[in-house]
Amino acid sequence: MTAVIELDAVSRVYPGPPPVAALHPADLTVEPGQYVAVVGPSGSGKSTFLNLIGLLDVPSTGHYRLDGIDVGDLTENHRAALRGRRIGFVFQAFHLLPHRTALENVMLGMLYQGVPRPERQQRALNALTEVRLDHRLQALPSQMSGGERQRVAIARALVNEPSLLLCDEPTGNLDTATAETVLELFHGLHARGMTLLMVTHNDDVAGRADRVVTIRDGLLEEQR
Ligand SMILES: Nc1ncnc2c1ncn2[C@@H]1O[C@H](COP(=O)(O)OP(=O)(O)OP(=O)(O)O)[C@@H](O)[C@H]1O
Repeated sequence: MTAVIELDAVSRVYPGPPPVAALHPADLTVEPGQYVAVVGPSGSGKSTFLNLIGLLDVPSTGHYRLDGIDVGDLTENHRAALRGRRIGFVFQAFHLLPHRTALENVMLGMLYQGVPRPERQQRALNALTEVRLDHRLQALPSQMSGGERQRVAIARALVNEPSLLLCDEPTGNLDTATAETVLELFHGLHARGMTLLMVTHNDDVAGRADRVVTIRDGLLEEQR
């Protein structure tokens, strides 16, 4: 089976001056269906790592293969297209458009994929059903709770059926009870085979994952 993520001595040095070695050469393989948490203190390199994995940045050295595709060989446009098709992003701050309904926000997740509108609507509806928000299709973000907003953002991330769901502190803006419902949702996605990589400060959140990887001073290490 082809790994979803394969890092082979991938590093990132910001040129500066002075140069900053934000990620030392790192190896990591994530197989389809795995749930991986990435933890580390502030400034340790988590965003650098997430930007590389999310194809928002390119390694300074080494090779990154996503679904077997060496992203170093791609032009920026091809990288963006690959990102749109294969990676779903979930952020701490939801990033929903305020004047669009839940359904429209999720449909916008497919805007650049060339999907005809009726199919976009059906797929958005399916994704919102998966996050149990099919009764809130016409709600605006301002009319929804934090947990509901994050579930819309998760539906938007799922709508292109990505190979990888990349989450950056997805429960950071939620109270404990609401965070729990969102974590249960991730658990359900994992149970149906989704590959998840989640950056978190929260040990309790990391404890839900199959594997925990730490980053300290740019050094990536597997914990379990
Ligand atoms: N564009 C840049 N140019 C130079 N140095 C940078 C740049 N971006 C980040 N850094 C440095 O690289 C190191 C890693 O930063 P990064 O943002 O990846 O950490 P982080 O773990 O995500 O931190 P936080 O949890 O606070 O968001 C830090 O020393 C930071 O100052």
